Amino acid sequence: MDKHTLGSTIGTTLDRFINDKQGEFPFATGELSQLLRDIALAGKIINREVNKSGLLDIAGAYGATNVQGEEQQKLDVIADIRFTRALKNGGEVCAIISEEEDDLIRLNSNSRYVVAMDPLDGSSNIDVNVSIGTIFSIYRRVTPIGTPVQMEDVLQKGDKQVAAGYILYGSSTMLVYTTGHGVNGFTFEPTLGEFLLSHQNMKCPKDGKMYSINEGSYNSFEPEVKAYIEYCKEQQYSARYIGSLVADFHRNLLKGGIYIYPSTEKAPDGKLRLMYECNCLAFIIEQAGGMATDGQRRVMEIEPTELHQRVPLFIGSPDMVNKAHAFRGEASIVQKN
Ligand SMILES: O=P(O)(O)OC[C@H]1O[C@](O)(COP(=O)(O)O)[C@@H](O)[C@@H]1O
Ligand SMILES: [Mg+2]
Ligand SMILES: [Mg+2]
Repeated sequence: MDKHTLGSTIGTTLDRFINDKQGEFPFATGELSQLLRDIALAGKIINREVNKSGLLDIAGAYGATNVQGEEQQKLDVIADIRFTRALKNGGEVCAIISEEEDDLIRLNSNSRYVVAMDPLDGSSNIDVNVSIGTIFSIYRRVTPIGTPVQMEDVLQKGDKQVAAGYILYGSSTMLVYTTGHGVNGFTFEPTLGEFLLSHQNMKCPKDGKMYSINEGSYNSFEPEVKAYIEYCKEQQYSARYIGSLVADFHRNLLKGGIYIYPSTEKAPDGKLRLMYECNCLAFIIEQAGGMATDGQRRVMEIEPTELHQRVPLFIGSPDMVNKAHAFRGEASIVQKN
């Protein structure tokens, strides 16, 4: 690749990339493009807050619990407010499902898109300066524009997503997303204030040597999951568990690996939420050649019934997910893409 070509791909601004991609869709209206820009803007605002999250006015608990019964951190609430405001001002969104809100946030009923979001993922890591993130999914409503948003607009299967992504606030800040045409990653350049294309057409390695699971709950795992963990140890795979889903997922996407949050006696459906954690990352991993299941079927085939429902998650390199399935006596799942 000569230096001229290098200039026009890697390093391209997110804005320019979105414009170029929009050109590929003859019937594009520009609404989804604008929504992606609104999400990137919210990401920059939250990034600024995250960078100073050690300071008193941002650190620590907010003093309330969310619908999951989890203690909210101040940054959970700040991220929720900032994201909702950016999407509201952007005007492309008719409703939001947020981890931090019990009910649906209804916005502009004249708009076409529904957003499901985990404003701040990895909350337990905020105050200890470990990578955290934001996760989002975008759906097109199914009822006519201009009419009140219905549950059928928001409780759609993962296969109906038109876009999904995450923002990782780590040693660098990255936005990684898909619109169903591959996965691309953009690194935030603070002096320019721009997300620049740094990871083009990302592909998840078919196999890996890293496994991510919170073994602290080992005793309450199903025997099949225990058996797979023992297999990983026999293979001398590396155990890596950051405790921020986005960060563990991102590492496995780049290097190969598997992340498992299984069902446990205490949490038969696991911990992670279908609409704004599992579906989003499932869309990305499948677009990158990987797999995401609940231990039996593809996550994106699951018919959602509640805004905050939980599902077990097995996600990452296809050979590793299929191996975990084999221990469960489950048939291998053929990749969709
Ligand atoms: O402490 P545990 O039980 O291992 O759970 C860690 C998991 O929970 C989460 O923190 C849940 O997400 P939130 O922080 O958005 O609630 C994931 O990021 C992470 O992978
Ligand atoms: Mg989360
Ligand atoms: Mg969260």
